[in-house]
Amino acid sequence: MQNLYTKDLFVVCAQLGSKAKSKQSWNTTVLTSSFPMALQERIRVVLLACGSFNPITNMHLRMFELARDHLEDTGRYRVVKGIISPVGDAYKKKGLIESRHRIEMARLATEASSWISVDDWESQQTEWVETAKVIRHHHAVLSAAEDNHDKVDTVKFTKKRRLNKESSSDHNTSETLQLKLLCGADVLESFSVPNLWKKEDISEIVGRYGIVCITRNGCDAEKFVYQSDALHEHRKNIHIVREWVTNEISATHVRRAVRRGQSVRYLLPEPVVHYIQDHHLYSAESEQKNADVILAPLQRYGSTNE
Ligand SMILES: Nc1ncnc2c1ncn2[C@@H]1O[C@H](COP(=O)(O)OP(=O)(O)OP(=O)(O)O)[C@@H](O)[C@H]1O
Ligand SMILES: NC(=O)c1ccc[n+]([C@@H]2O[C@H](COP(=O)(O)O)[C@@H](O)[C@H]2O)c1
Ligand SMILES: [Zn+2]
Repeated sequence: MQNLYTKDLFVVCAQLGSKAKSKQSWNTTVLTSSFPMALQERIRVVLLACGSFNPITNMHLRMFELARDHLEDTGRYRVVKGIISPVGDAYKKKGLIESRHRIEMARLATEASSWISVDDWESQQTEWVETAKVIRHHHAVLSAAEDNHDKVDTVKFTKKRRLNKESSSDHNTSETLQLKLLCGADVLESFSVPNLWKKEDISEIVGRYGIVCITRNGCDAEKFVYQSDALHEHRKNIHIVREWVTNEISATHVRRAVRRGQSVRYLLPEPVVHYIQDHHLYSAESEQKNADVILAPLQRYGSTNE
């Protein structure tokens, strides 16, 4: 309801703006003060999805499209880029095949997208990297790119950005480019698993950057946010996207079907189906990989409550 209202306001506002220009009969004070800042400049957003992508499925790609529609419907954001960051092999999840294959499949899957790409920085690290660190890395890369752009920017634009930065102390609202973590509701719910996430990492992710969470059958993301003090505090930074056309494709299901010799066509992008066949991926043997190893975050933070 609120989204529609904001969107309607946006349309009406644009119409009013053009009438005002042509007829000179509108009160410009009303036009500039009563309509959202978003009209002048929407906040640009980059979405970052971290996960195993073992293998990448159509639902992983749908997540990006759903999140972009949702954010842009608010009238406040413009989603400019999507990044897929497959986890490194040191994550030690059961059945996790080598990252070079997962990266290659993700690359094939995103070839047709004009805005989603794959980044292998995380998977190239020798140790498993906390998600907060991965976000920090991408934030630094994006900020450096923005700064370079500033140099070639017009003076007017640079000044405006500087003013924006100076006029607010809140990290998120002062930035015209934001990086947000994109995930499914199961990842959000995993925040409460003992020894899996550090409290300060969760606060940093939701407080400093923000999350876009796609609902998944069996997970009640809204209730989870309501019940967690840490998440509730930053609820404005948590965008829950309801997937009405529920789609329970999971990589686990895909791996199971492949090792049983069943078809996985139309669950994955066609080039990914061929890649799996050509490289004989996902056997009973590969599913046993890391079976007797503790997941990296549990190892790092202690496995007493496992
Ligand atoms: N069907 C889905 N609906 C919503 N989110 C999804 C769905 N499938 C995957 N995701 C999200 O995609 C991201 C990457 O997930 P991941 O690589 O674990 O895929 P998965 O299908 O859950 O795999 P697995 O079955 O191996 O756990 C996570 O944030 C996860 O929540
Ligand atoms: N403490 C942390 O930062 C933490 C803990 C567990 C999982 N994760 C990340 O969440 C993602 C989960 O992926 P899976 O759902 O495939 O296990 C991975 O990218 C993993 O690195 C991060
Ligand atoms: Zn998963």
